[in-house]
Amino acid sequence: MAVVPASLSGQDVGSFAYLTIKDRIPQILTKVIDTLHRHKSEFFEKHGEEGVEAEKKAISLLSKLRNELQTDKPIIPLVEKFVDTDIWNQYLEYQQSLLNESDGKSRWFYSPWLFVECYMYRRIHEAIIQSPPIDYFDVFKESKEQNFYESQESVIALCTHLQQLIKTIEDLDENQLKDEFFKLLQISLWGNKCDLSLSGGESSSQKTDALNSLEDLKPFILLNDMEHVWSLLSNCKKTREKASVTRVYIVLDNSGFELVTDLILANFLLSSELATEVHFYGKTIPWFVSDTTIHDFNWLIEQVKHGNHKWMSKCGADWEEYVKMGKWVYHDHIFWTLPHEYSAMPQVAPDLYAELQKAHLILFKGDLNYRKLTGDRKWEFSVPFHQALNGFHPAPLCTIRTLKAEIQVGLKPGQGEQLMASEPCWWTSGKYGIFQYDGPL
Ligand SMILES: O=P(O)(O)OC[C@H]1O[C@](O)(CO)[C@@H](O)[C@@H]1O
Ligand SMILES: [Mn+2]
Repeated sequence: MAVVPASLSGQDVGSFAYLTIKDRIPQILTKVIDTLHRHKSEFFEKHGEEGVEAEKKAISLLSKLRNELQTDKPIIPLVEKFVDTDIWNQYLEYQQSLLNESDGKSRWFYSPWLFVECYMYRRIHEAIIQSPPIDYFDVFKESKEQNFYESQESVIALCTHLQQLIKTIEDLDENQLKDEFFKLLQISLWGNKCDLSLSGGESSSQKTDALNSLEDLKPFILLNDMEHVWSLLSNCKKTREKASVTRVYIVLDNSGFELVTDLILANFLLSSELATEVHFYGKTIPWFVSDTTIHDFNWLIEQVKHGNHKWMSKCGADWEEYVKMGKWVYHDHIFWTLPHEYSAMPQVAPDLYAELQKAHLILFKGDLNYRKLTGDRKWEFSVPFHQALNGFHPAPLCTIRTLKAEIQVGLKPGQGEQLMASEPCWWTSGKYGIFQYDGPL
């Protein structure tokens, strides 16, 4: 088994992991409790007294969770029956088995950050499913929808750009097509800045026209493997037999504006024939505040279809058609909301790993995916990405990520150290981004 460095954790006082566990996660929990308070009358209208009792129960469970976290209590097993309860509790036992006697129990400021942060979101879900009849409620729905509503101008600009592009796409030569592809990849990258867990749930919608800021943002792309992605897909297109397929998988991140940028990119992949199918992987339960669930995916396409702008509604209608025709396929799998590093997927979710092996290219959006790809460990900056993947190679893959955690590999010698010296928050502010590819060159 390959030697891997220690995990990021709250043991490192002052680290981004520590500050997230100490400050941001309690803030997110408080916002969830406030959201439940604000829906009290809705719960009463829908469910009567039972709904109010349920709201009270969920709030008390969440307040208990917040107290456990703030007083660094031991991590306790899940108790409510759900499809992944046993897998979670096995994982808790595994984490406990890594500790020796003197370490005591797994706890918030001691265990791996990736584990405790995922556990926190899974405990929020447990509190809700323990509180029927409001056990259907998505505590993050409002903020995901608000992010979409506040980004309307940018959404209209992107839909207009795409529809104009599609009109002329047949006349573009290779280089022009590549340039357009690179523009939409960058739009999808910077769409990842709009994530609510970094902002602690505060609004982070896209207010400016993303297209016009690409040139200014280029210096903030630290690692750029877009050429590898282009050559892989353009070769697939050139060598593809008449009836065969090119499957691009997108492991989604945030709903709202970021999801629009991903669907615009997916639309272009079909229109340019760089892909013949796009498969999307979202989250089965509400996750990391803004991550996409199937409800968010369907809701957003519906909203775009009924948008009050002709090119926006044209996009929405096309997207609905792609889903109906099976050219776009949305998949749910419980693995994406487990705490495991992706290198464990072949053992934990062999069915999913086998599915990913069918892809010609997998795009992983966002920071949490990058942390799970690299195991959220303290790798040296210049360690090759292939090594940090620690055996996770289902298919050629590329991460599209803005940096929001103290982990980055594959940098040039001295590049990380230089950024550290000039801008200490370079790897946590979301200001810098990467396209990092692993696969045949
Ligand atoms: O939505 P993204 O890009 O995965 O970002 C989520 C990231 O935001 C944070 O919540 C910020 O602390 C990280 O814990 C997490 O990796
Ligand atoms: Mn996210």
